[in-house]
Amino acid sequence: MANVNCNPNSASDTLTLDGIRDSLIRQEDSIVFSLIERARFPLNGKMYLHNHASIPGFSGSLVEFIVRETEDVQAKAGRYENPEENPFFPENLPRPLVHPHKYPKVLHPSGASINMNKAIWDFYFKEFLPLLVSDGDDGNYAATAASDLACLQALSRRIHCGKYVAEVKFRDAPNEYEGPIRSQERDTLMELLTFKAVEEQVKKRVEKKAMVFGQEVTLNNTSGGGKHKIDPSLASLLYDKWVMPLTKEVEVEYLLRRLE
Ligand SMILES: O=C(O)C(=O)C[C@]1(C(=O)O)C=C[C@@H](O)C=C1
Repeated sequence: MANVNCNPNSASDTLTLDGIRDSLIRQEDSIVFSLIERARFPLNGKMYLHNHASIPGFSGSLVEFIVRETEDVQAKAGRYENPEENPFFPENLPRPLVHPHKYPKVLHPSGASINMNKAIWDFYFKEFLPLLVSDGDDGNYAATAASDLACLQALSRRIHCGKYVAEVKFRDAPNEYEGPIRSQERDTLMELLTFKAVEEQVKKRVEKKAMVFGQEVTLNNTSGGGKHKIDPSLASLLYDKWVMPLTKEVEVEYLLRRLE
């Protein structure tokens, strides 16, 4: 079974580019399924309006309230001790109340502070969500926000795996990377870590997954008439315009700090 995680499960596991790519492929399933779940609901736009919900003692949108409260409880349960997990609202999160799991340490310590979640939050709500869902309001705000958070967490996890991709690329070819890291050449690093052919495969595969996972399944031979729960081309657009560019930005940021 392909490893779902980018961080190795044990200290004796070696980090390989193929292993991390397997994890990214498995994570495509989680992302596509989370989009299908979110698309069950209409936009429910009031949830995203500042102070529309008038929650006593809280200033912000209902979705922000739900994400902050959920992250608070998940932090207490140790979610953010995992180096693959990054909170959307890292300020003032509580310490874990549970005995921490010891995750093998493979990343350079300077990479820990890289957090792209502000950019992920912005593109998801402002640009992508309106393309994914229908207009309208069915009042199911809490369930809708929970499914937004599932999408955000799946996207964030995948994009921040760029730290592992960068680490393994550096370990595989330190001589190639050291020069541009020392002279802090972003563009050269971006060129070195880009594999256009791999990106084309990723886009094709996620579109196919959205088609397969989102089809109607019936017990007789009549198919769902070619209807899909989400437009498959949106999965490819999501990866092309946001997921892969942000993953690469994480990789560049990580490499720039790799020799600190
Ligand atoms: O597989 C890699 O080498 C990656 O760096 C990951 C990834 C991606 O985001 O899927 C990003 C950059 C490459 O151009 C290809 C793919």
